[in-house]
Amino acid sequence: MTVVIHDDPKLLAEATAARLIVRLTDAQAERGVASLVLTGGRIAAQIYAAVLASPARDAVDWSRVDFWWGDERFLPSGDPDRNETQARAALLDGLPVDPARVHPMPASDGPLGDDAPAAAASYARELAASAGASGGVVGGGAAGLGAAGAAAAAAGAPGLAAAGMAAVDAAAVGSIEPAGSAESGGAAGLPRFDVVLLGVGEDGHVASVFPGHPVIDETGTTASVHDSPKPPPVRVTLTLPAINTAAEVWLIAAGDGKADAVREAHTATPAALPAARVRGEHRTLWLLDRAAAASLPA
Ligand SMILES: O=C(O)[C@H](O)[C@@H](O)[C@H](O)[C@H](O)COP(=O)(O)O
Repeated sequence: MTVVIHDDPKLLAEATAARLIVRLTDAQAERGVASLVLTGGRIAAQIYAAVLASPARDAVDWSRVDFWWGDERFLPSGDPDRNETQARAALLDGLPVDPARVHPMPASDGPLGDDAPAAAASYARELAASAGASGGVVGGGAAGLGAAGAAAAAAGAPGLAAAGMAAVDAAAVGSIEPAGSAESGGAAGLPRFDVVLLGVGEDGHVASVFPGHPVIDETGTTASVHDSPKPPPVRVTLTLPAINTAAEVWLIAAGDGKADAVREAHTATPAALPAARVRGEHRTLWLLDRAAAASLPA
């Protein structure tokens, strides 16, 4: 794990944009294509704007980048609060992307209707289809089930395990609907992710995985969240195990409101915060401004 501290949010955004352009360029030199998981939030918007403004941006062949989302606010298509809307306006609309390689999470007014679990399951299928196409990371068996389904499998309850649902203790803090379902075959598949971008919340959440919420223990690839402490309440998210298949995970935080979460993520044992529980296969980068890093031990 590496921690990089920049003087202020502007420099953090510009340096992260430069780093991202180089990483995607390198991925394309190695494999011909690159894959990026986008995040939402304020610092993400600044990074996207900095990518667009960078003179080096055309080093990347944007038509050969797959764009995925780490989480989405489950709102109608085009809603300004959707992470997709933000990313399109700040980044994608200004780049020569291949629309077929842009994979937004479903909207609440799409063909699946206002059914967040179905949206999460649908995104899991889209990921799995891409995994098949790209020969990416493919999980199977219990790994494709919800935590409850995996536990049930271990306990010899195949019916429940096959459905990959129920039995998550929704009474704990909130509720989730794991997306591993009989319909998606219960097998998880993920494409290779070169970089997963993650904004870090004041409470230490990443994507829509919130501390103390049962979604933190979900072991499928995607899940829906129905009572998010950060508005809006209904969301779709990649799970921690899905994020942790990425080659590189970049956690990004700016401002003194993030200082406590950043400190706790680096010091608390056992690691409880979602931000403390993500790891890239090859690299985990914390990209901070001075204010967010202010409470880190020297
Ligand atoms: O949908 C969301 O709300 C985001 O994906 C969320 O995980 C965000 O990245 C963090 O909350 C940080 O957001 P800020 O940079 O705005 O603090």
